[in-house]
Amino acid sequence: MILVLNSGSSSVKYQLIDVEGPTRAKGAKIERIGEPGSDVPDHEAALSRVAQAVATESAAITAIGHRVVHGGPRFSGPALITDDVIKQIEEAVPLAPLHNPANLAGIEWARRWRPDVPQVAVFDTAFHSTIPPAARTYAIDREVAELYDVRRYGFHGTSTAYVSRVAARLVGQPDTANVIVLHLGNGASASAVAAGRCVDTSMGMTPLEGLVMGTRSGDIDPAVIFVLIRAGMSPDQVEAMLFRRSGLLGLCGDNDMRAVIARVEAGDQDAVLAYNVYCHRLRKYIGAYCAVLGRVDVIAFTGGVGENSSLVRSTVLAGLQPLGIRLDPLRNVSARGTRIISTDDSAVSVAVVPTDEELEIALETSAVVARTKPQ
Ligand SMILES: Nc1ncnc2c1ncn2[C@@H]1O[C@H](COP(=O)(O)OP(=O)(O)O)[C@@H](O)[C@H]1O
Ligand SMILES: CC(=O)OP(=O)(O)O
Ligand SMILES: [Mg+2]
Repeated sequence: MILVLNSGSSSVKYQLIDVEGPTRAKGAKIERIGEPGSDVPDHEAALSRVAQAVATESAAITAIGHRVVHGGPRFSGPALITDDVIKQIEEAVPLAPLHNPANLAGIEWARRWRPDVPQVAVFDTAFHSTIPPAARTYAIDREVAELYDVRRYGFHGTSTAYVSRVAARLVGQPDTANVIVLHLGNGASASAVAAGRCVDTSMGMTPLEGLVMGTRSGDIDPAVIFVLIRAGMSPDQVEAMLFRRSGLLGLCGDNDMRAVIARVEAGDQDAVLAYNVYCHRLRKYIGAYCAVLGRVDVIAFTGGVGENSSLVRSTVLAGLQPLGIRLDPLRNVSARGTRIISTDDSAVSVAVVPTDEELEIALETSAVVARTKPQ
């Protein structure tokens, strides 16, 4: 049995998965870590709860798989965790300040808790390692870029790999489908996947670029940063603003899309602007990735917003009939689970695919352990 740990900035998710089935023995999400009024003060406390929850199955755990958001320049696949791997993850902390410290807390805790079992890091960046130079290169001074490994890495790769595979199967083209994956959760990203290989993604060197997110700005003119620094803000203040107090939260004071939509429905103008900026950006990336892929077979929505908000899906795809995209209004609101929500005559299928990062991490973990076992 594999224990999967997704130790995030404000939550710890865990699942105990038997990859043979695959079956799930148990799992939960421990939320609001460190928030005012929460009874989970820190990651240590959340992780002790995981240990308690899996106490009866503890002896059956053969490996622990960890979600790690930024792998830095070296990893194009999952890695058995060693001191050196931990060092690489630490070096990438400045590039994923909301995520890597929490991921490391989970790894360090698990190594103390079960030093006897192998631990595997599954990187969000890995699936994007196939993105070609034209899409991953920033048009800046090459020497500077090489010296500091400045390039597009991309994130949500574990989710995007899983969702693009399921969507390709769903439209009957498991090996050949061109897929646009829209992962819309707390973080949000769009990716273009051609026949199983990622060819472009909206997040960049850090998980700040691209779409509007719960608390992150997504794309802005980089010169805005210098204007703010010259106006008296420190680099740390600007960074904290862009990562933690921007996006939906910065525009209307709420980062939870459910709250934003409730306010939109009540006619709140700040929420309307936040919602419109979010949807406009998303629509723009869909158009861009139609152009990047040339032919699109399926657009797949996933993540908390993508899976649950029929309103966001219909707003974003409205008016895209000229691109061959026709949403079926009834299918969009009615069904649950993995499903097609476009009309039968839509040239491009539209799908909802609930993501399963934990299953993907369990499968990768078990493959790494099998590979590294002494023969
Ligand atoms: N029914 C819904 N309508 C709109 N947004 C939703 C709905 N359910 C969940 N969400 C949004 O999903 C987001 C969380 O996404 P999720 O993928 O679960 O997060 P995480 O990134 O922590 O895995 C929140 O912003 C929440 O508002
Ligand atoms: C990389 C990233 O943004 O992850 P999350 O959506 O979990 O914050
Ligand atoms: Mg997520």
